[in-house]
Amino acid sequence: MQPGADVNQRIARISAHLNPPNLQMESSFGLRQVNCRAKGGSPGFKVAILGAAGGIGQPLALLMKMNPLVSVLHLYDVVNTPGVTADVSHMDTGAVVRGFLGQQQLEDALTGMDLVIIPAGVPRKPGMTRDDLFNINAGIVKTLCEGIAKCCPKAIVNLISNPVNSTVPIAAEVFKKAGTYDPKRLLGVTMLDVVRANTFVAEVLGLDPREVDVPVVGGHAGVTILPLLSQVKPSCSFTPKEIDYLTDRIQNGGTEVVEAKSGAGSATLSMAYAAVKFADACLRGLRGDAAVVQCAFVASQVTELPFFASKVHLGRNGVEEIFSLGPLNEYERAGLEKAKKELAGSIEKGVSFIKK
Ligand SMILES: NC(=O)c1ccc[n+]([C@@H]2O[C@H](COP(=O)([O-])OP(=O)(O)OC[C@H]3O[C@@H](n4cnc5c(N)ncnc54)[C@H](O)[C@@H]3O)[C@@H](O)[C@H]2O)c1
Ligand SMILES: O=C(O)C[C@H](O)C(=O)O
Repeated sequence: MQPGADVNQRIARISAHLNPPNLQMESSFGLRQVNCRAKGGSPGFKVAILGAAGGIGQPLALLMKMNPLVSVLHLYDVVNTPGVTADVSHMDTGAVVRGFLGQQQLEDALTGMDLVIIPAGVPRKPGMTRDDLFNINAGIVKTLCEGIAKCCPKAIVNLISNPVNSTVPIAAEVFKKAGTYDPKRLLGVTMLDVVRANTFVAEVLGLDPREVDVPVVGGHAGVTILPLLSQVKPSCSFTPKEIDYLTDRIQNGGTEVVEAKSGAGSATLSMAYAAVKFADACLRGLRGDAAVVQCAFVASQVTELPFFASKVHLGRNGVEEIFSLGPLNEYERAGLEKAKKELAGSIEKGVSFIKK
C-alpha cells in the first residue's frame, strides 16, 4: 500500500459519515429533508408524551429517549416542540423522535401509540392546592383523552396532570363516553409519592433508598397520600415521632418543592424521574415481564371508592391485578378514613365535570 493511502481512505470514510447520502431528520416539522436511507431505531414500543415541552415534559422526553424499550417517541405540546424535538433527537440512542405542535397535530401524535404519558397542564404556585388547578387542567385532560379515544384507544395512559384524584375520573368518563374505556389501561401516576417515601424513610433508617420499598396508597394530594409505614421493606419499626414526621413529609413533599421554587412551578425533575420509572414498569409489563408491581391510582374495588391508589401488577393488558391494602395499624386506619373522605369529593368532582 502507498504511504498515505491509509490516511486518504480514513478521510474518505469520515467525509462519507459527515455527509451521508441519505439521511432524514426524523421530525414532522420538516426541519431538513436529506433523502432517507434508513429509519433507524430499534424494535420496541411507541410512546407519546403530551405536554412534552414543559417542566416535566422536557426531562421526561430526555429520559424516555434513553429507554431501550422505546422505539418511537412522539413529543406533543401546544408550544415549543420543534426545539425540544430537535434537541432530544440528536441523542444517539435507539428511539426515533418526532415532534407535533398544536391541536391540529394531536391525532398524528397519538396514532399507533402503545403508551401515552400526560404531563400537560398548569402547575401549582405557593399557597395553591392541587384542586386549584382543576378549572384549567380538567379541560386540557378532556381534550387530550378525546384524542386518545379516537386515535389509540388501546394505549396504556399514564396520567400525571393534577389534580390526579380528579383528572383520572375525568379521563375514565371521556373514554366511557367514547365507548373505549378499559379500566386496566388508565393509570394515575402516584410514583413520585413512592419515590419520596423511599427517600425520606431511607434517610431516617440510614439506608440506601434503592433498598427501601414503601407502599403509598390512597390518592395524590395531602391527606389522601397515605404511606403504609408498617409495611416498609426491609422490615423495620419507627417511633411515634418518626411516624408523624415521615407521614407529614411524604404528604407534603409536593408543597415542599412548590415553596422552595417560590412561584417557578412544582416538582419537575424528580417527577420526570418518577414518571420514567413508572412508564418503564408499564412497558416491561406490556413486554410480558413477570412480577412487575408498582403503586398507581386506578379504578379499584380495594375500598368502596371507584378509584384508589394501591399496589398493582402490570402486565400485557395494563393493570392485571390490584393488591389489597394488607394489614393496617390503628394510625393507618385513621389516615385511611381521612383519605377516603377527601378522595370521594375529588372523584365526584371529576366525574361530574364530564357528566354535567
Ligand atoms: N402526578 C404527579 O405526581 C405530579 C408531579 C408534578 C407535577 N404534576 C402536574 O403535572 C402538570 C405539569 O407540570 P409542569 O411542571 O410540567 O408544568 P409546565 O407548565 O412546566 O408544563 C406543562 C406543559 O403543558 C403544556 N400544555 C398546556 N396545555 C396543553 C394542551 N392542551 N395540550 C398539550 N400540552 C399542553 C404547556 O404548554 C407546557 O409545556 C401540572 O398539572 C402539575 O401539577 C403532577
Ligand atoms: O405538588 C404539586 O403540585 C406537584 C405534584 O403533585 C407533586 O407532588 O410534586
